[in-house]
Amino acid sequence: MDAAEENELLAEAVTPESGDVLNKDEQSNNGDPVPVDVLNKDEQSNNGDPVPVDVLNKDEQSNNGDPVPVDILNKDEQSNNGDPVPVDVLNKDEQSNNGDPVPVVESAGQAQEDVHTAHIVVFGKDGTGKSAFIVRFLTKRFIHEYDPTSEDVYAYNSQIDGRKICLKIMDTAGKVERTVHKREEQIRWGDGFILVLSLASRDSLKEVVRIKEVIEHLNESEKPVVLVATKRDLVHAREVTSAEIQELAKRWHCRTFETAATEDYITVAEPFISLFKDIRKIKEQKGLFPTSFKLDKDIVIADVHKRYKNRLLTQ
Ligand SMILES: Nc1nc2c(ncn2[C@@H]2O[C@H](COP(=O)(O)OP(=O)(O)OP(=O)(O)O)[C@@H](O)[C@H]2O)c(=O)[nH]1
Repeated sequence: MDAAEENELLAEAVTPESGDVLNKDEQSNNGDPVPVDVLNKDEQSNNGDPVPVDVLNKDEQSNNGDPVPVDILNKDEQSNNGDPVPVDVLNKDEQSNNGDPVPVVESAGQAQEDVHTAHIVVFGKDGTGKSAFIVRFLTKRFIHEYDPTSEDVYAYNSQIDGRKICLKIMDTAGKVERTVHKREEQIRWGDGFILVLSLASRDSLKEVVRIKEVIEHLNESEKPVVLVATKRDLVHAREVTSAEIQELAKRWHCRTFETAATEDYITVAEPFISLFKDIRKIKEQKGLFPTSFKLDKDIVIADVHKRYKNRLLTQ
């Protein structure tokens, strides 16, 4: 892609479009779904109406110059009084014939057909920045999170390449509850893994090696992995070199990304999308896509805004 095309893409990226979303719980009189903004039942406006959530993507470029098919734009930020406001995520690749974005179906708690569902588990030593990385992806905002995670599963609904997707993202404990049995359960649950290390911690590099060994020991190496190195911004505290990370990636035949949840959104989103595509390839080969899904007790984006209400920092 040349510089002119790149500029054009970036110009498009700052003018997100709005999109309608179908909610199956909202039915017209003739039984068809009513095209409204995605309704998130957990988010209620003051008058009790559901708060709309739009989801769109745009194109971007990855570090190696390849187009990144998805980017997630969150047009809305926090309202002046600090309350969460609707989240918009646009998919520019998905256009209806008249140019409008294609609706995304989101229906909490109900079985849903024709959705590509993928379970992504995020592993890494405590304090590497897993929660900050995940919340950055979901909300485009950085959190200063000091509370250790036990285990959370987030649901992220969007569209990629013309298909509805639901990513279920598990944030694991770096330290607490890290029993062998727990880790095995998490590995079995996952369709693919994001192994997170901190560029400012050699120990975190050793930890991802250990986790990869457990994955292999459980004969789950067929499941794709991406290696993510966080805290790129802490240049003076750096303890791991890019060459070491590349070496691991070569050994594991996986992609690697260096990022900082404090400063960058694109390099945070890339690993999720890249991993999803690897998972999709494998599942399609096995005839496992599309799938139905349930949100169960997953945390949806609106819940993330609620939970981190006072800790979501504006970029
Ligand atoms: N400078 C910098 N700090 C970060 C970055 N990502 C996370 N942090 C900080 O690192 C600390 C740990 O982040 P968490 O997201 O809680 O780490 P975690 O891996 O989820 O930790 P556990 O839940 O204990 O496993 C927090 O103080 C974050 O603010 C980053 O990219 N740059």
